[in-house]
Amino acid sequence: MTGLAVACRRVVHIYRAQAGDVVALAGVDLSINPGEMLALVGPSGSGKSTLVALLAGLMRPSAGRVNIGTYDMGKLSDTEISRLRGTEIGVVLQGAARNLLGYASLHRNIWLAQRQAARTSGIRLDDPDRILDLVGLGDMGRAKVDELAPGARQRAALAVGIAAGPGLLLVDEPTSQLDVRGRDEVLAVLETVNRELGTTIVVVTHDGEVGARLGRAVTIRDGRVGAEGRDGEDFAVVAGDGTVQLPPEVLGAFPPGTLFKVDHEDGTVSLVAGGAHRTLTGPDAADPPA
Ligand SMILES: Nc1ncnc2c1ncn2[C@@H]1O[C@H](COP(=O)(O)OP(=O)(O)OP(=O)(O)O)[C@@H](O)[C@H]1O
Repeated sequence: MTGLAVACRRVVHIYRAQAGDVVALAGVDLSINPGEMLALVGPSGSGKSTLVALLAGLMRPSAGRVNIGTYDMGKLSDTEISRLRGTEIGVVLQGAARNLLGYASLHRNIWLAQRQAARTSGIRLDDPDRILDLVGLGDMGRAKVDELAPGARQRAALAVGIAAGPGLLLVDEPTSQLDVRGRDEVLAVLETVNRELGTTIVVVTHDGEVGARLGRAVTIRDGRVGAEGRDGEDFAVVAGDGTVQLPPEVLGAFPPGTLFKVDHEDGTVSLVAGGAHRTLTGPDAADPPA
């Protein structure tokens, strides 16, 4: 399976709670190319996990559209969505243990994760030992999950996430409980999986280093896509309704209520506030290099 594209168009998600409705996503527009790696970053409560849950089909958007490959996630039945999660979409939840049977061997965990795909015609599954090789646990197939160190356990969770050969892998906070070495090993695994299998990978993270290493880091702020970093450069993003959120360091430099003059010349848009002048986008900014 090659990488799946992701397209979110004006995605809104509202939680109906007793204390009142919570607008977790307020119009997210986001496109991810097949085979791309991307980090979702942003403050606590900004909507990252909600967005990933919608991509995984664990919830449906209140409004807007979520497309994964050719699938419109809002229109699929529960059965179709659960088939997708066992085959084309891999999900690794936060906390390795939630993805694994602790008392069972790695081979058994991978077998369980492949079970649904094995029943689906047309899917050729990788050998469990090849999957374990990819996550750096090649000779550990017989080991029980409970015997593994935290870093190895997280990589085992990734092995389970890719066991069915998904085109999209969604990973929630894979490095939050690891030391620097464990984090680097997890990042190396994500890079290997992306390179060898072509899997599209979306990682929710609080760790700026993870965002920087993945090349593309999309900031979610107040339920919207805010700034985006690509290869060390910051970009502002125009949302479907025309709103633009500024990169954090620009926001920090200008207090709320600052008036910007918009200069638009030869395809270059500049925002000018007082004496400060900052060019935010250039002629090809709508599609900056991946
Ligand atoms: N089940 C729920 N019921 C009501 N409100 C919820 C529910 N889940 C999340 N929220 C609210 O939705 C908003 C977005 O939450 P979400 O968990 O998506 O953010 P997040 O960026 O992933 O945060 P964190 O980094 O802390 O996990 C928050 O205001 C949160 O309190």
